[in-house]
Amino acid sequence: MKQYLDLCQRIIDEGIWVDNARTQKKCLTVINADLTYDVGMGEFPLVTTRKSFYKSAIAEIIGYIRGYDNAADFRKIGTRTWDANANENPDWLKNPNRKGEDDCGFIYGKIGRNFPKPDGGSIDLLRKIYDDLRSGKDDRGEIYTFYHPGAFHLGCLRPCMYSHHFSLLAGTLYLNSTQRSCDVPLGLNFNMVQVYFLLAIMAQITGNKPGKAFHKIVNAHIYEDQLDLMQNVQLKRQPFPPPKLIINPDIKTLEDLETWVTVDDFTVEGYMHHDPIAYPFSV
Ligand SMILES: Nc1nc(=O)c2c([nH]1)NC[C@@H]1CN(c3ccc(C(=O)N[C@@H](CCC(=O)O)C(=O)O)cc3)CN21
Ligand SMILES: O=c1ccn([C@H]2C[C@H](O)[C@@H](COP(=O)(O)O)O2)c(=O)[nH]1
Repeated sequence: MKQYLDLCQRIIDEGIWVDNARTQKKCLTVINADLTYDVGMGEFPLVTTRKSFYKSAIAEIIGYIRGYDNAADFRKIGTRTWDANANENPDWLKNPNRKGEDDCGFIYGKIGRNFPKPDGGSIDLLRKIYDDLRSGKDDRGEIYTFYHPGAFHLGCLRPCMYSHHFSLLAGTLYLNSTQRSCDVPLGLNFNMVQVYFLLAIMAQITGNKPGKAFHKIVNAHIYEDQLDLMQNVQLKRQPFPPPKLIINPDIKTLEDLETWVTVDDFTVEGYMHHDPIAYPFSV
């Protein structure tokens, strides 16, 4: 939590205003931030200076694990985070590749689980990583990536947190996640939960101990219409002690995650938080 608040304060102290053509808003921006979560020690990075809807963040990453490409599927598992990008983004609405209401196109897990090969066919990157890690193997290329510049025109948004690189060292699993662009008040609130979650759940289903997750952010920004709430409301509050994430121990395989698991298999204990803050969302 301190790392998060320090980044918010750093953007306010050192940020530079940058015009963003896509959203037609200005963003106060810094380059490069490194956050670390000790998953083995159970340091769950949930924001306490406002109420965080962590179940929505977990639903979203379960959707990326399942390879979803439709906002209706994301809604069914408990998050509305893709509604606006699927149905209100003007460029996407006029894109001939959009297959109708709620279609997000070739995004995130849809790419990662069907990564196109230049010579035809596709690779399920997550399945390969899972099989390797389960058999104790790390080939120094255990990368779940969603980044495919040749396919950007097929989706509503380029992936923001675009790469998750797993490493296995003496039975302990590590994760390096990279994010190219970060909406710190809204997106990061979820992305921190997702990085922690991904390491914790992959360790559990591959039979390894979780170690640390390293979260690299390149462009970290606060939109102009979020700044006042961040500066004068959220940053004026004192954080509470961190809560714990409890994962249903019956989740044992990738197939479990793909089939019966719901957000209710994940509970947070001891979550003390301040009131919610409704930050504006930019499509
Ligand atoms: N501008 C922007 N920021 C983002 O963080 C973002 C995008 N676009 N587009 C793709 C996804 C969608 N994400 C989202 C979308 C909505 C919320 C949001 O509205 N969060 C609210 C309430 C969540 C709820 O009730 O479930 C929040 O207060 O955190 C968060 C992340 C993250 N990503
Ligand atoms: O997981 C996510 C997804 C998206 N974001 C934010 C970062 C930016 O504010 C927008 C995406 O806009 P681009 O113009 O494609 O950079 O969404 C996030 O923080 N986390």
